[in-house]
Amino acid sequence: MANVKFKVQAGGTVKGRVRVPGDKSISHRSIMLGALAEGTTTVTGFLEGADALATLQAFRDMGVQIEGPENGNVTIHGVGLRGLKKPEKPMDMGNSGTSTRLLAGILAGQDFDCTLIGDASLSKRPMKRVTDPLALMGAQLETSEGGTLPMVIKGQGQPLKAIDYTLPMASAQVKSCVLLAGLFADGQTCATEPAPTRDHTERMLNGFGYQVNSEKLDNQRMKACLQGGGKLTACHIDVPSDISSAAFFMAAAAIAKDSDLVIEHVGMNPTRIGVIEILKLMGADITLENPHEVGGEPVADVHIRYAPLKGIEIPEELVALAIDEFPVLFVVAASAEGKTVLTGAEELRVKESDRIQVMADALQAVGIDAQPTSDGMIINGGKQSKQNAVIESHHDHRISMAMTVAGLFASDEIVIDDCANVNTSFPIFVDLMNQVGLQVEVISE
Ligand SMILES: O=C(O)C1=C[C@@H](OP(=O)(O)O)[C@@H](O)[C@H](O)C1
Ligand SMILES: C=C(OP(=O)(O)O)C(=O)O
Repeated sequence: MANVKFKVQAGGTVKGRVRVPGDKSISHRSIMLGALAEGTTTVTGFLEGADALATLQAFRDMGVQIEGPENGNVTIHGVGLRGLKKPEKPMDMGNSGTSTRLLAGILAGQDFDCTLIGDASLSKRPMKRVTDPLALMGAQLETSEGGTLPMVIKGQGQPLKAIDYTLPMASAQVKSCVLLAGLFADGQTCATEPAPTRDHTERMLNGFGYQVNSEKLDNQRMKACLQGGGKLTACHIDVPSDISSAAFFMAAAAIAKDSDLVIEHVGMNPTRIGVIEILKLMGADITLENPHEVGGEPVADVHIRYAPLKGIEIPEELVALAIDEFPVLFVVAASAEGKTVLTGAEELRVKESDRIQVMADALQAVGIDAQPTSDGMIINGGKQSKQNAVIESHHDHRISMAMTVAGLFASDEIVIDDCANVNTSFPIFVDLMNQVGLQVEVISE
């Protein structure tokens, strides 16, 4: 496969209106829940990126008839909780942690054997976090030594055991895995998380007529419970634009002088808006316009104008609410005046890359004082002082996109190697960035 590089010219101003593609987390779940529902589910605004397409293909492999995607429209002919068929070959999850971990929960409750595989990056990511609770539920799973893919999931002749599980880390993927397995369990399954994480699974199950009860316990902890053996009823899902994709544009307008940008129809789920809170704490000028609701999720247009930014200590309670936005938030911190400190974010080390180490290396390569710590980073904002920087993305779409934004305050052009991965979450990223004022050239070698 060709190596795709991005060559980003230094400087620029960001202006105009954009609409970024559909939310990745909601797109994955629309296919999963639509397939398990009774009746025909229609989806608009579906993200046609490789990760969500891996989920779609997996359900096709299990006999679900799915039309599309075409211009973001997908129609899923649900087969009900008991209607999935044994796939003929291992199912390839590509680069997608969400596909793998959520599907593991669904597959644990089936009566057939199957295998999940993935690309080089996914094959290094920890799966014990899902195989542990699934084993407690009586599922039979095997991973390779070290708890990584491939994962073999054995068929069950009986329902899973319901559990009351306390997650060791704040992870929406683990919570969702447990709740989805709970659909196939004999009683009430609960997942308690140490801090609130994205709640799309809970909201969407409720939207499919499947009751999930969520309550806030003491401190930060959230508990979500459902009863096994019910049924999902098909519905329509209108996927809002992905705030994680919008974040690259928010960051770009926040750091480039004279910028003035509107990002339309962005999902504003309270468990996803940490990036807006953090940018505002740094001094960003952000207003939310035209707030309304689509399909049970709040959305708004995000209007962002350049304002001088300062370094901050990022409140730990915002970490899980902005977990995918840290690569680009590190770039914002690098352009801000003063010191930014992130702590409590060790989860960043087990994403598509080790996002603490890889971003520290990338920022140092352009001359920024960025010091990785075990659970975060310390960045002293300043001028990018190194020329001819060549950045490695380490198979991670968010590194490719974050370092593209870094071009706005670079002293010289930046070349980013290995950028085909942007297709996993944001296939039209370069087109939209060029449309609002960046100068990014795609080189295919
Ligand atoms: O549930 C989801 O859709 C996701 C949860 C998060 O992962 P973790 O649960 O591993 O934090 C996030 O990083 C990922 O991009 C999407
Ligand atoms: C972490 C991410 O995704 P996943 O875990 O689904 O690979 C991401 O998109 O930043």
